[in-house]
Amino acid sequence: MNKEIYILGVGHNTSVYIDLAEACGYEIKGLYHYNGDRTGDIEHGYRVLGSFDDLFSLPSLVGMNLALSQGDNAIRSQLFDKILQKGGRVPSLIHPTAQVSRFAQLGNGVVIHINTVVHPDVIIGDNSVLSYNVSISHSTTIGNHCYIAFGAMIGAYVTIADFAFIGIGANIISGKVDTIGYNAYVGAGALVTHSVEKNTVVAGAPARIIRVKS
Ligand SMILES: CC(=O)SCCNC(=O)CCNC(=O)[C@H](O)C(C)(C)COP(=O)(O)OP(=O)(O)OC[C@H]1O[C@@H](n2cnc3c(N)ncnc32)[C@H](O)[C@@H]1OP(=O)(O)O
Repeated sequence: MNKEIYILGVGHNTSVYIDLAEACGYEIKGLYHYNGDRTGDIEHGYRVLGSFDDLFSLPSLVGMNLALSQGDNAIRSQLFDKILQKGGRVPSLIHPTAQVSRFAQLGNGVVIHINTVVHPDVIIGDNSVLSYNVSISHSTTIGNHCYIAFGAMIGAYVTIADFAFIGIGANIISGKVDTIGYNAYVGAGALVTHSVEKNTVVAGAPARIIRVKS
């Protein structure tokens, strides 16, 4: 199996992905930045090879592993699709300290950081990120292109729809919450006791609607 990888995104999160890729046994061949400003720079020991345009101008990405270190869910989804269209691969990166049940089902390009726990019968869609110290209880489903920030705790039998964002330390209660809707946004520290509609931002304990995205 090819264990060489390139990391997309040069910024505050890059070192986290360097750590993660190294911990997963990958040899990092270089970085790409969203524009050409950083080309040639050395970031945490790795060279910035060019811009995203440079990368996507290559005739093909066949045989290349690429990791997405930055961007919100929408940007990560666009990059993910472009990589696949050009024949590249976004491998799942699961930190060795994460505890992922053998009964969990993971899509492509799933990222699971340090000390996160994924219980049995959890389903995680493509290109979703679970930050560190996240807990996902059994039988919960997480869609595609979601982001679960560090310290969040998601109860059992919850469905988190595509593009949802769960903030730092949010707590989603089993038995009270069925669904976190498409592109919904749960604020840091929220205690979520009801399902959240699509495109809706909630925060607080108990969580209340702050606004609906246009
Ligand atoms: C590796 C990483 O760092 S991953 C990064 C993860 N990031 C996060 O978890 C951040 C999540 N984002 C938040 O919690 C944000 O504060 C949001 C989305 C809930 C709200 O952001 P905004 O829409 O910009 O709202 P804004 O900051 O203007 O606040 C609006 C009101 O809600 C309150 N509020 C904002 N966030 C929260 C929160 N998390 N919990 C409770 N109340 C909140 C504010 O105090 C303010 O109240 P006021 O009108 O009485 O003063």
